[in-house]
Amino acid sequence: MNVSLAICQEYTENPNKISERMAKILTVKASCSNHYLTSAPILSPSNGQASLSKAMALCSSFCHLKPIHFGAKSISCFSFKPQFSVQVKAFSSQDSSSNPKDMIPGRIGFLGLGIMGSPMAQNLIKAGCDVSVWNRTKRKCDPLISLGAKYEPSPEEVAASCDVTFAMLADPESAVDVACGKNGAASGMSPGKGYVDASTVDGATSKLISTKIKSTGALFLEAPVSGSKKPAEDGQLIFLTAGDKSLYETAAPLLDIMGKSRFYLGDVGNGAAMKLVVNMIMGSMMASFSEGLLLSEKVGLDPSVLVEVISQGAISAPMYSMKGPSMVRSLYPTAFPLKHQQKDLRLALGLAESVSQPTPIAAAANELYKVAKSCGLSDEDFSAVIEALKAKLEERS
Ligand SMILES: NC(=O)C1=CN([C@@H]2O[C@H](COP(=O)(O)OP(=O)(O)OC[C@H]3O[C@@H](n4cnc5c(N)ncnc54)[C@H](OP(=O)(O)O)[C@@H]3O)[C@@H](O)[C@H]2O)C=CC1
Ligand SMILES: O=CC(=O)O
Repeated sequence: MNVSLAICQEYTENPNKISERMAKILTVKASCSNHYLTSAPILSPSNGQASLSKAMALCSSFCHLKPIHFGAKSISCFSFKPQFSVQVKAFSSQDSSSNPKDMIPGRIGFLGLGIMGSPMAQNLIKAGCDVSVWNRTKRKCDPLISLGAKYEPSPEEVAASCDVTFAMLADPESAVDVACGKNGAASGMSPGKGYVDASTVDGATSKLISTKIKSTGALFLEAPVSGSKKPAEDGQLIFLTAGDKSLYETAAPLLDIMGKSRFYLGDVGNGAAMKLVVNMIMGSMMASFSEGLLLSEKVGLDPSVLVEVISQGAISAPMYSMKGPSMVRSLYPTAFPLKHQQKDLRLALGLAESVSQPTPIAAAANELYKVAKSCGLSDEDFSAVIEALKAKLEERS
């Protein structure tokens, strides 16, 4: 397979071998510092083409290289141990262009600069993309404007001035409002443009937005993400896309800047459904983890030790290791707002209802998140759901 290879590194010492724009994209993905890895033998000066096997052989000659994941199509990730790690991205020749720099669409719009939207847009800007932004609360645009983004006063004006516009909004209501409302993005759409909605919504909402966008002749892709604040900052999101395949292909280099992997799932609604199923599981896991932490404490165990025990066994999950230590200290710094987790459970239960699938565990978890919301915890991290259990205990005593 012929591939165009991108070596992610802090420094590109041979700028004539990799375009300046490409080097910026690579830098975003860099996870090594102060280490130089030559790219010269891999990338040919003319068009960056090389064979994958040649690249792998070359990479193996650098220290102790371990392929961690080798996607047949698009992403290869290698770990250089012990000092540093580097990602090697391989853009398959099946992608729309053999030259990665030509694959970046012209002007990019971004609507919705909350916990997720801000770092996602920031990564696009840092990668050298020409980005225009809009957010309901205008001051959240300021840090991005200072990084080089242009500001437009409405979603319509962003869409009108951009080739591909992304949206990352709170919920179905805001996603519809921003896409289809007065001065919404659809009013600025026309043939040749694309709208990529990364908000977590239900399939019916996504289809409604798709219909409105496509009625203008533009293309639509739903692209909710798995991964929270830190993965958004690190460009490590997982995109769950569905809709127009040609827009998926056009947007792929942008998704690769913001994420570590992408799935194309077919018709609009499938990306939304996948995201809701994942978050339904996540919400139940967190509720169950909360019960375990409190139970362990009640029977005289140290909940920190429980977190450690879990981390070493078959039920280990990054979520428990990341959130557990702060939950033990009753701290819930917001990465994924609790109100969004409850929204996702509510939407997942609706999805289950639509196909008569029993989901008693998720239904019980949803009730707990509702209690947490009524305790004023909506804007805390979703791990604050444990406080709802504490509140229930207090009620009983
Ligand atoms: N945080 C996370 O870990 C993850 C979140 N998600 C999903 O991504 C989406 C965004 O999440 P996140 O960034 O955390 O959420 P935030 O609450 O931080 O941001 C929500 C964004 O939506 C905007 N918004 C809300 N209501 C309206 C409205 N009526 N009209 C216009 N804009 C509106 C907000 O604008 P304003 O600034 O004016 O309030 C803000 O830009 C959600 O669907 C969430 O479920 C997905 C994966 C992970
Ligand atoms: O939707 C939240 C996430 O972490 O994914």
